[in-house]
Amino acid sequence: ITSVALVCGAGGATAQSGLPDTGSGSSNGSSASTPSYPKDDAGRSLILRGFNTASSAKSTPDGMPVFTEADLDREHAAMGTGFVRFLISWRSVEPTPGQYDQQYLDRVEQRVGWYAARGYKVMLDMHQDVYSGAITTAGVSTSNIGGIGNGAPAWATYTDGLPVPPQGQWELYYLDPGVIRAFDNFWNNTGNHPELVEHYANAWRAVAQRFAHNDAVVAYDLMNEPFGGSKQGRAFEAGPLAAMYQRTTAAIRQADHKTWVCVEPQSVGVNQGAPSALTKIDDPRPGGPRIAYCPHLYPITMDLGAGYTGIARVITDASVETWRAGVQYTAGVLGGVPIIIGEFGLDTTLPGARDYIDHVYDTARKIGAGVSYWSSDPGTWGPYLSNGTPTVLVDAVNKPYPRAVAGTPVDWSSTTSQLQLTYRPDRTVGAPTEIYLPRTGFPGDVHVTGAQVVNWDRASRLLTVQSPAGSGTVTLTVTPAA
Ligand SMILES: CN(C)c1ccc(C(=O)NC[C@H]2N[C@H](CO)[C@@H](O)[C@@H]2O)cc1
Repeated sequence: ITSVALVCGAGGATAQSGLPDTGSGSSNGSSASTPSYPKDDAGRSLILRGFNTASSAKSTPDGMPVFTEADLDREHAAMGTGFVRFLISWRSVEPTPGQYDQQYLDRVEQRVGWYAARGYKVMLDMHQDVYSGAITTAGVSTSNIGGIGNGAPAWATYTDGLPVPPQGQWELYYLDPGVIRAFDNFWNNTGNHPELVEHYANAWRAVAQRFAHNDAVVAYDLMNEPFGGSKQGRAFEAGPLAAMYQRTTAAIRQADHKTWVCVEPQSVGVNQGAPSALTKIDDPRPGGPRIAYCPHLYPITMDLGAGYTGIARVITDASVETWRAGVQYTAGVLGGVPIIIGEFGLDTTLPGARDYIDHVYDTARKIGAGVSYWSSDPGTWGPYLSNGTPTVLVDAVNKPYPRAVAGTPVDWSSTTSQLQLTYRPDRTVGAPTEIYLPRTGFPGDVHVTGAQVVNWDRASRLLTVQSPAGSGTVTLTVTPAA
């Protein structure tokens, strides 16, 4: 290991900012030219890279994903992830009104422990799709699982007897009258169920009471892909959605002042690049807000299976650029908050899939966003097929990246065998900056300029470095030792 400390004085070399102006002025310390980041308990800026784990949790009786500790070891060894968007469900948290299932939360806490033992950070995602697993084409079941959707418990599912005709594609169930009514009752668009959002907020408070002091849990994603029923766009996002977020944030803060509260826009249109009308959510926590913006990215061209080549690639790139601008705008509206891309994904066998994946991760890097890929489930969308064969995703994800920075990242970039990071050190942070380096590009010792090496753990692939004394920005570069 060799390291040469290059001290940048106050007027030291100005780091080129590879990040576009987010236009996000903010109340929480991020400047217009650099994004803000979630922090770990040591105060380090977190650059989150991981998977959604897992879709299988939507329908299991115990609410757990079909995912073992050995699966996590395989993921960690192969890709160096350090983050998970872990799916939980309202039907599991509150199976009967006002009764919270502590055995379910025990199971969640056990899985969180798997991740914590490997240095991961966890976002808990209160997942729903098409509202509830109690919705069937024959009416509302007493069972919380096995129906069309997932998420809400049967007791909170009111279709008011409206029809739910069979659909050839699951997405089209959102347009069925019974499904729209179930959402309209949840949001109290009907005026008949003001109690449901109250229950939802209190269910989140029960989760927060369990994880308020768990250092691995850094974020709560309040609702997956919200759908407004008969209210769409601004009428929904600036109305009942923002109101639920505000109510739920207040309930969480009664139990937990630490964890970031993540808010998503409506999925319809915004997943594909349309602007969101979400309005600012106030966070009463002492010490300043900890709100994050957690959009999903699914360009229509990719969903239509066009692949990422030719004109489809050109259209997709335009969609991603429009999506990026809209995401940075809304993050600014929310107060210059951190961005975590809660989902993006595709069929990895499509032509150009690897290039698309690289493009999304590069876009996330430029805007300082965390990423959780959809999803870790076996199959052509995920990192492994059902028989364990790796897809192109494994190599695409397994890249050098800074995981935790003792200051504010200004710019970073990496290739297979080099990582460069420019950041403004925060001298109040006692923990070192942590960088993941895959074996492929770094088979042996490393050479570091711009910082002092604290440790290079070739088993965990983690390099920790201390920034040199002095003020201003620091640029460090890591390459394999000659
Ligand atoms: C009509 N509506 C409201 C709709 C349609 C399609 C999606 C979707 O594909 N979402 C992308 C992925 N996200 C979920 C899990 O959160 C996955 O099942 C989808 O593939 C969402 C909403």
